[in-house]
Amino acid sequence: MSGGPRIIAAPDVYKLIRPKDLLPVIEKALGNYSMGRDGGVIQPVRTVVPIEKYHGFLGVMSAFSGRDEALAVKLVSFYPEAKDHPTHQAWVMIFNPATGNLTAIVDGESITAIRTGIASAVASKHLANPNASVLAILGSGIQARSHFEALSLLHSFAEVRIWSRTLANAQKLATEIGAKACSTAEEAVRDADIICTVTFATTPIIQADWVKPGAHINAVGACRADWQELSSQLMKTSVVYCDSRDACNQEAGDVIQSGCDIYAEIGEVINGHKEAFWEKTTVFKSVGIAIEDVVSAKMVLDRYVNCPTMTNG
Ligand SMILES: NC(=O)C1=CN([C@@H]2O[C@H](COP(=O)(O)OP(=O)(O)OC[C@H]3O[C@@H](n4cnc5c(N)ncnc54)[C@H](O)[C@@H]3O)[C@@H](O)[C@H]2O)C=CC1
Ligand SMILES: O=C([O-])C1=[NH+]CCC1
Repeated sequence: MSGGPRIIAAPDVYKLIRPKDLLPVIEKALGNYSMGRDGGVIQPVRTVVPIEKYHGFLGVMSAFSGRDEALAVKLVSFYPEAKDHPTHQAWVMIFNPATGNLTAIVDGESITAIRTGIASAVASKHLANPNASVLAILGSGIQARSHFEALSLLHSFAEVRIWSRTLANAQKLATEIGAKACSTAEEAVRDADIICTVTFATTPIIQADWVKPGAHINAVGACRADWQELSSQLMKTSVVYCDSRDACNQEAGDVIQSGCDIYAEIGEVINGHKEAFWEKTTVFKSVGIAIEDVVSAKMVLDRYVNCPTMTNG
């Protein structure tokens, strides 16, 4: 290829990735990751630069998948207090693993939105009651939407509940997706079969005694060692799964502050090496790992180069 890397912006990412197609790809990638050397994934824990002066963070997330022949790095900034721009901004740089050439730069905001919901859907596929009928989403931002879409691939929910700090935001999302807005987190969570926490909360927003025994929780926010979304008691009384032990032991306040044990990486369940206790209360603690971005960006690029209307024939 000549002329430098292709630049693929968000609208094209949304046209090229269908969440349904990404689900088995992310599932396989999480399995490969948890196979250690045999899975062919090289992925250091991300580097996060705190920018205290502006209350923001810059993450550098890189990985290589030998099985996918895919090498990429995502640069992601997250500014929880952002008001006039998105809280997360990201780009994924794809390299040719054989030569080191930079082949494409893909919008990472869209990839982050889609792949995170899909990773939770993969976890829910293994860990939630297959007859789950009530979904509770805490938060009303980008991930709240993407989690609704991703989990709807698995279940036709009889009831979807949204809670957000600002009731009007919960009502807006609820109207958009045909859900019910709740005025307290407890009201949203009680009797729910699947719960997704997708907020920037730094102290627990869910207490253990609100959660129905056997519920499955995707705990997606709280990616700093001193942030929590779930109470320590909830973490300690649930069976805890995660995307990456190394990452969660370093970054996940829900794990670190509670001192809970991580039973398994979700990849170990996918690989059949650890049990899926779906009849017990389970937590999937997700901080987000680079291999998810690598395989998602590869899917975008592969489809882009095979799409005549995008490459002008
Ligand atoms: N595990 C993963 O792979 C990923 C995790 N995330 C995390 O997911 C969370 C949500 O991300 P987005 O939806 O993209 O952000 P967003 O900015 O679109 O939405 C954030 C939501 O959190 C709520 N919120 C903010 N502070 C809060 C507080 N103190 N208590 C309760 N709610 C609060 C906001 O009202 C909003 O509903 C963030 O923590 C983010 O860092 C984001 C991307 C990937
Ligand atoms: O995986 C990811 O991209 C992120 N996790 C938390 C903030 C961004």
